[in-house]
Amino acid sequence: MCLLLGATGVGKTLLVKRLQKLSSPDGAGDLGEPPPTRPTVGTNLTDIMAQRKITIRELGGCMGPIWSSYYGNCHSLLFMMDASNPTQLSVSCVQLLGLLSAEQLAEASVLILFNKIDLPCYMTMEEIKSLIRLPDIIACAKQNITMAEISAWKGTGLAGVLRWLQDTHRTND
Ligand SMILES: Nc1nc2c(ncn2[C@@H]2O[C@H](COP(=O)(O)OP(=O)(O)OP(=O)(O)O)[C@@H](O)[C@H]2O)c(=O)[nH]1
Ligand SMILES: [Mg+2]
Repeated sequence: MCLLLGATGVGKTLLVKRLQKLSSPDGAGDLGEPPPTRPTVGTNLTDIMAQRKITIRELGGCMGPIWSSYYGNCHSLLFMMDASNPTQLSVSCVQLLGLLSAEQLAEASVLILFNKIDLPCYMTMEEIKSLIRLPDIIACAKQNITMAEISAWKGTGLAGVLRWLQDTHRTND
């Protein structure tokens, strides 16, 4: 099981829809127009066929206070931030710190996604890293942490996310 977490509106639902399309037999070509999404109230389970079946559980940002009840059985964690939204950065940072220090997630592989890099005023990965002191956070974390800049809207970087999921779930789910 892969958990997909992040503050409300960062783009989690759009990401899973895009990954599902990308991993489908006709997904190798054009991703097409981005499908509409609504705020996720509760949780949203999606199976991705990436060599093997990988189940992604998105938890809506509004579920933040009870995210921890879903930590059991989590093999990998996608944590998403909105790189175009500086006012949400501190919330995301606090969420990330909470996740990385959770005992049940100590063994999980973590991919931090900086989404919405198609928007004109997005913060680069280097800017975000220095703003929230990410290198220090990573140095103190037990998990294996990878980072990527993506646009769920345009499809930028999504093949890399799929590859990470495949590599991470090669032996386990
Ligand atoms: N420009 C741009 N918009 C995006 C991108 N990803 C998502 N969005 C838009 O951001 C809005 C919120 O996206 P959702 O996928 O519903 O966000 P979410 O993280 O699932 O939000 P919750 O379910 O409320 O936690 C939608 O209007 C998306 O179309 C992106 O990469 N670029
Ligand atoms: Mg959602």
